[in-house]
Amino acid sequence: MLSLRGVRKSYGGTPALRPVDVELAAGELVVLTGPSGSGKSTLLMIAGGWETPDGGEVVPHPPLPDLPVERMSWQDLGFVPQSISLFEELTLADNLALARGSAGGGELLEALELGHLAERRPGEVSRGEQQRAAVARALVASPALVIADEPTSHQDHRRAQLVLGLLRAAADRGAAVLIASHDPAVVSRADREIRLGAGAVTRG
Ligand SMILES: Nc1ncnc2c1ncn2[C@@H]1O[C@H](COP(=O)(O)OP(=O)(O)OP(=O)(O)O)[C@@H](O)[C@H]1O
Repeated sequence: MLSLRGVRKSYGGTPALRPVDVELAAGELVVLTGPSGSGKSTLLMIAGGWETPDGGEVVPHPPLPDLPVERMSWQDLGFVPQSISLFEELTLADNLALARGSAGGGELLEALELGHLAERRPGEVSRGEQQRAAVARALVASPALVIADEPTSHQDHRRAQLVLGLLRAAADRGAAVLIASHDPAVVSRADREIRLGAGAVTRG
């Protein structure tokens, strides 16, 4: 589903991501771990096609359309950004409808204990509720590839399990799911862990 071979990235000459290989198959949930600054978010942005690596190869199967992140197709790729990034002027239900291309997704909101908040806008719900809505949006169009950046970072233990249960179920239905996380609960539900080293490269 997704192959990254030797991808690396620097910003202003400072390495953000050291060369890394990631192979992600359909039906697999893989977690990226590593210290803060080790390049997890950078790798996810490269995997989603929003950042260009300085070297290495990225092969999504099937190829992702060449669209900026704000115009991405949620049918191809479900994305939970670290910044959450729901449309502020739309209700939670309408955020899902936009991703799905039609109304629906109520059962996902219910499963994430958001059913009673469906008609509220993101600014009218908590950060954790916004994050769960972003997870629902990523899954609502049943994409073949799901990329999630710390999707449990604003959740209590019980809600983290709800989020993980849905991401695990997406993988079990055949999606390829790539998650960056520090959360041991995520690692415990993953099929594999890929650990990134420290971001800085020792020279000399
Ligand atoms: N747009 C950018 N410009 C300059 N430096 C950047 C940029 N994006 C990331 N970096 C740097 O690249 C390194 C890797 O960042 P990244 O966000 O990928 O790490 P991370 O492992 O996701 O960290 P965290 O766990 O704290 O979210 C960091 O040192 C960061 O400061």
